[in-house]
Amino acid sequence: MKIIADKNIPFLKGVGEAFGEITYLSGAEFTKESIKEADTLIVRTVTHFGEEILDGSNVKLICSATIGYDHIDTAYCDSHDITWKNAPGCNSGSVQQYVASVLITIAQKKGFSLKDKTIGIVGVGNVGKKVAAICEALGMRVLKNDPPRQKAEQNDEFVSLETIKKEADIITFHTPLTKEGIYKTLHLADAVFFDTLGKEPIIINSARGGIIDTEAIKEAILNGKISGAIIDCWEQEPNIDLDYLKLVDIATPHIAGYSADGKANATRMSLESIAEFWSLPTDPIKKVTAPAIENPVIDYSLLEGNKLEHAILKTYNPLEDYQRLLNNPEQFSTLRGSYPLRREYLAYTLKNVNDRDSRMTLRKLGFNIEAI
Ligand SMILES: NC(=O)c1ccc[n+]([C@@H]2O[C@H](COP(=O)([O-])OP(=O)(O)OC[C@H]3O[C@@H](n4cnc5c(N)ncnc54)[C@H](O)[C@@H]3O)[C@@H](O)[C@H]2O)c1
Ligand SMILES: O=C(O)[C@H](O)[C@H](O)COP(=O)(O)O
Repeated sequence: MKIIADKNIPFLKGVGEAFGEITYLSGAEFTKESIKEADTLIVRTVTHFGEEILDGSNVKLICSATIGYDHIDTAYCDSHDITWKNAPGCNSGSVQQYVASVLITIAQKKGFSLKDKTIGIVGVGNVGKKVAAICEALGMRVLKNDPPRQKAEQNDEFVSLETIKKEADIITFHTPLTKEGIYKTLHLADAVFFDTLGKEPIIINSARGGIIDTEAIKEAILNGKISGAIIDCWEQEPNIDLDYLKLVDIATPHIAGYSADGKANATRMSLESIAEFWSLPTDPIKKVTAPAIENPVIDYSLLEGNKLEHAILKTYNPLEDYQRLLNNPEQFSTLRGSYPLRREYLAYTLKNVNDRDSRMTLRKLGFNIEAI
């Protein structure tokens, strides 16, 4: 079997070869010509897969080593007998870690306590659920908005977007990017959205750039309709709007999902999809693992102030990513391609956690707790 894979998919080289003959290309090198003989593609979000590239090809299976699949023309694939797979939930823990760390950082910067704040979560799927859990652990009041789930589940877990706009001090988006239908999210946060906010919330976008209208949010920042912005996903990536970059409080190059754990999960899930589709053994997939970090033990008793917040920041400090992007905004893609090792909570062991409630909370978040 001929496989073509994006060369920036971590932990694939040396394992994927067990499933077929693999050629590695950069995102830009995926062209109609280069992929036409392939049976299977393993891809990322940086390349669009529709008629323009798939027409006349041999491709039977596309696996995206990502949660999002707005870069795949699913209607075209479905009508041309091309099976497509994403990796649902693969890096949801990574985005949870990102959102927790940016919340703690912005609270420190602006001098408020998260415990006094209400957060509105728009889109409560794999990522939104984990974000809700960590915000509750941080003591925040959490409002959830998810009209498709509300309709399907018919319970009172959810509130309207209007309620979030009225009551939330922070609004974070976790929906897919959809361009049509009643639940369309393209420019969900547009000029009208910003003009009709009840408070002056901080906005977080670690979902997809197109969910927020760039011109509208720039105007909202400049006119004080919102009191801050934390942006990981941008319209027109990698050529992001540099004026927008300068206006936001924390800016990162679409790396919320870039923990090594998330990347390993994505690679594993893509290979599982290949094994299932082509009826191949799954044994080699066990080799896909995230590397260990150098200092995985944190002494909880030595952390000062809010220990939970400090433990979270020890695993991921977003200001390093922010500084790298500020220094080199034109290197957006390179910064993503050479992302440093980041591990999620499960790679860390906390010692000297003396009270029972903290032990329970930290364990729920995934940390290992050393016995006392
Ligand atoms: N920045 C990153 O690195 C990164 C990493 C992972 C995921 N993502 C993005 O995060 C988003 C969420 O991922 P996920 O895994 O949670 O997806 P998911 O499909 O599990 O959940 C999305 C939720 O959004 C809800 N939804 C759909 N339309 C909505 C609307 N109009 N209003 C409110 N809710 C709506 C759905 O019902 C669903 O529950 C996706 O856009 C994904 O591409 C980004
Ligand atoms: O959809 C996802 O999983 C995330 O946006 C992910 O971070 C994208 O990863 P990339 O396409 O850059 O490999």
